[in-house]
Amino acid sequence: MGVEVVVEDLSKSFGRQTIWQDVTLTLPPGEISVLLGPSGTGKSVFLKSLVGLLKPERGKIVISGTDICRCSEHTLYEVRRRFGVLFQDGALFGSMDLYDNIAFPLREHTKKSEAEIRRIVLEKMEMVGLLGAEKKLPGEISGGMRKRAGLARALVLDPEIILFDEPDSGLDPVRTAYLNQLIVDLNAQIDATFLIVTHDIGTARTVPDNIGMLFRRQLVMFGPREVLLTSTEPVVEQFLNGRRQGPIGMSEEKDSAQVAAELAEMQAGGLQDPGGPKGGGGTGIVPQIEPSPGLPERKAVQRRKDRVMQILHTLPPAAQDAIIASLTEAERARYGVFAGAGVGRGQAGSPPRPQGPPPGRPPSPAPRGGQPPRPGPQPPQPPPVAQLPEGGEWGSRSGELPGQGQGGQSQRRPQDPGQWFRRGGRS
Ligand SMILES: Nc1ncnc2c1ncn2[C@@H]1O[C@H](COP(=O)(O)OP(=O)(O)OP(=O)(O)O)[C@@H](O)[C@H]1O
Repeated sequence: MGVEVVVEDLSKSFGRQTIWQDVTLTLPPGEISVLLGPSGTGKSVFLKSLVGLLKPERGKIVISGTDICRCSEHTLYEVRRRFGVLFQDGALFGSMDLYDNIAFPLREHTKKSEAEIRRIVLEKMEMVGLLGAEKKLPGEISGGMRKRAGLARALVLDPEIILFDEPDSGLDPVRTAYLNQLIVDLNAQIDATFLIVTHDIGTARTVPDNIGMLFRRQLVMFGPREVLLTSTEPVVEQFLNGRRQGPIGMSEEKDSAQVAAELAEMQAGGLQDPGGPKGGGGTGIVPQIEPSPGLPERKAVQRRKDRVMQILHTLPPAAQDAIIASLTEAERARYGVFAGAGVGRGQAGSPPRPQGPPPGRPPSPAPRGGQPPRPGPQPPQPPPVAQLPEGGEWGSRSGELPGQGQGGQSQRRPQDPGQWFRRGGRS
């Protein structure tokens, strides 16, 4: 299973140019997260920092207890082997055929026999739909196939974390849709932690469990997809709708008077933006892509439900509503949120508010940098121990997440659940 990646107060500059500062977030194990942001906001720099190719000046990146900003070169090398990275162009060697390209990390980093290498290479090529293309050179295949080959190569060392740098760049919408399905299918099969940097709004709306956004050297938000997809934060709304009106300008930012005037005019219905974002925009919840028929369910889905229900009370109302509405009746009962039991906002059809915690159970802490808890009914708590899938209660001595008990690798959960939802920065 994938590992958790904990980023704390991370800051990166080049000389006097601050790229971003005080970035704090946690990539939950096995979940798919997307990082958005206007061009030049440092998304690629963030990916390179995660994999230890760039050294941030301040802060921590903790993976299985190791802070890779402070560890030895040898330890960093070991941690890096746990990553797979899909670079924008696949980063293939032009003179090698696809088979040799994909076999390269195995030949470089392991002592496996050629027979074993062959078995692994063909297995990964089959996973990405490239079986039969072993002898092709990168220059002889389409951009989509090159990305698939790059992905197969990223998979050969069985990574626990996979970073995707704009996997959809240069692809047409149909190829992008296939690649997005492939990403979800791979996650279902290997349960690794995925982080995708993209500009494609369709990808951002349909693939991830979590979305983050960088803007003006800050992480504006990071949290469950429902938070950003229902957000009224101007910069998030503008980006997800691909509009010209809003805080994001041609050269990154606009002056605040212009932003205010545009937003006022838009609210009055005066401004039209005939263009549309790549990948189709719009806010609101759209269904997440599910694994293809015949594949296992994504294990992260249940873990995420348990996790998100624990922080539900820290999320904005619209996100709470969307999350509760996505639960089945049985799940609502399990998590202690019942139809008609909450106060709601008095609107017909509005989803129920969560009920209070079971007696004796204190509410979870509010997130650092997050919104204050909503007044009124108390948040739901994780299911009683007897109902947890396995692995014990939150905060138990084992420190494991529900569902990660026996068999799986033990993962520390973040000490601060608020790192799973951050709202900060300026917009
Ligand atoms: N090695 C480096 N040395 C100096 N500056 C760098 C270096 N790498 C990146 N930068 C600068 O960091 C800033 C952020 O770059 P980055 O490529 O991470 O942005 P991005 O958000 O990924 O952009 P895009 O969406 O266009 O790919 C840019 O101003 C870039 O010039």
